[in-house]
Amino acid sequence: MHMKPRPSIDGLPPDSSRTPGSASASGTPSLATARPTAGVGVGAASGLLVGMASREQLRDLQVSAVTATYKTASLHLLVVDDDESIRQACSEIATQMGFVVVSAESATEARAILKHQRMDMILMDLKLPGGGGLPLLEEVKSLHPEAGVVVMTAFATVSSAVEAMRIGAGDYLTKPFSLEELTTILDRTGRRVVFDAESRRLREKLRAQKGMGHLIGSSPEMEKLYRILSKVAGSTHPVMILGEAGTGKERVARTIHFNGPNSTAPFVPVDCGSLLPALIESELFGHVKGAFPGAMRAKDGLLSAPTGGTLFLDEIGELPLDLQAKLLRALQEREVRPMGGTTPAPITVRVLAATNRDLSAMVDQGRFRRDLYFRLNVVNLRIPALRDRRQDIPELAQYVLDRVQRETGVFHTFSDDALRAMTAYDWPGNLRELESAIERACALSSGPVVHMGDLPTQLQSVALREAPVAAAAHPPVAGEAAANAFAASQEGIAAPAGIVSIAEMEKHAILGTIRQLKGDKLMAAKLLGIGKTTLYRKLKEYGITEDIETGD
Ligand SMILES: Nc1ncnc2c1ncn2[C@@H]1O[C@H](COP(=O)(O)OP(=O)(O)OP(=O)(O)O)[C@@H](O)[C@H]1O
Repeated sequence: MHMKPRPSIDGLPPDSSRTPGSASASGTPSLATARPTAGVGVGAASGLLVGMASREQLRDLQVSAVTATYKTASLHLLVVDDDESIRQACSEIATQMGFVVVSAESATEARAILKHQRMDMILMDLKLPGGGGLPLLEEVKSLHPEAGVVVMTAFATVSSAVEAMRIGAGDYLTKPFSLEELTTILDRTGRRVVFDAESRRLREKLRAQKGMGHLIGSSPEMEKLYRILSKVAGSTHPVMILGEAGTGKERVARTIHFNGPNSTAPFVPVDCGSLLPALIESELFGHVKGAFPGAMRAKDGLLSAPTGGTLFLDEIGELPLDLQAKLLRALQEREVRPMGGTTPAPITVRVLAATNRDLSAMVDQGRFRRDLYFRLNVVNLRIPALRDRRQDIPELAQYVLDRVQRETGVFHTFSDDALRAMTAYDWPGNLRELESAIERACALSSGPVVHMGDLPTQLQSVALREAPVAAAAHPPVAGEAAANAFAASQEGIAAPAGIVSIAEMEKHAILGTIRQLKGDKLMAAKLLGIGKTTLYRKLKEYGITEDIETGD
């Protein structure tokens, strides 16, 4: 076993005795000056340089405040250092923080452990026997990309720390480091690992919820949305959901709700655009008995519903300015005043809002309150239009088809041309338009296969216009390709794959005959049953040159 000489981690000779509190040679804060990190309950020995603290001092540490997160999460930490004193000190401190610690004294030993045990975090020296730290780090990052890695490095080798960060280390500690630095970095890395794991879990859950009324689509645009969604779902902050009509704003709001802390409480959508202002006010804020004619009894507002949950304010841009002011006040004060009443009630729900309007333009025009805009816009999610994520269309279309089948009991499938038409179309009405086009096509189709002809006419004409794109995905045989291209140039439109125009057939007949007759056009005209002038006119029309005429 290779062992480095006894530590000089703080710049002092290996066995020099050090009293707690003395400053390190490299300027690391002394015990007297080091302050415990906020939120990290490091006790009296917080300024000790790691590797120099006695076992008793380590035992005395009160690092319990940082442990809560890890105790429940039971994060596994691998400490790799060939310097025994550092390895032991780091292991003991991390154990006190609540990590489940395993240690290794070489890269070889670390590799053997990593083969059999999953590690959430690795604290490793970069100078290691058994192949060095950087190759080990590379292996760790390719095998366990989610592991949080902190590298330890001597001051003289900071450049390798930079390289380590490039490879994927999340943080580094320059030796000598204090206890406080170690606990802070372990704490930060641990939190990050727990947060990333939770956000990964939610993302997976969102993906796995396919077909259960949740979100369909795996385009990069949707993946980006899922990443943000998984982060916002866990909190209770307001979220502003932006997107064109029919892109799925309400569905996204429901997904946030059902993956958030209030998922068992109700999700209540309110369409601010379709209710009368007085009605919205009483719905949102509630009223006392007699607040207006017909208010026979007091009613809780949705913002202060005793059940809690999520209130989804759809079309928030339509909210009248006076109600915008009232909503802002309520959100700021976290309490609402019911209509006709003076006693405030606390807000109990999470507020999500959505709009397909350009709210920031409305703010500039004075039609939406800037302060409310900022309050609701803590996080904003922009849902891409369907035309900006065309690769999701086949999956979404199939999803709708499956739903129709569940509802009607009739099996349907799409023909290739119908799928191509749907993918080529721009869908100004987004998913809602897609749903109704497919429902209609299923109703119209005469058999189990939904053809392009069953789709709304606007889709069919776009499909014809876009045929070269579609044909490229399903190329016709060589002769057809030429024929289609020719027809396109003649008519200004492209023929769909597999269809050969009459003009193209005629051109083929003329060309073939002239070639067989080695360029004898007179004979060719005779055999084709047309006059010589007609033949010349057609040759000109089709742009057939002398070369082609005798070209073989
Ligand atoms: N990612 C998705 N996966 C599957 N279905 C979806 C998805 N997004 C939306 N839908 C469906 O598309 C339709 C329109 O969605 P939704 O009502 O959420 O859109 P919206 O943006 O809120 O519309 P509007 O602006 O008109 O209020 C709904 O039937 C919804 O279930």
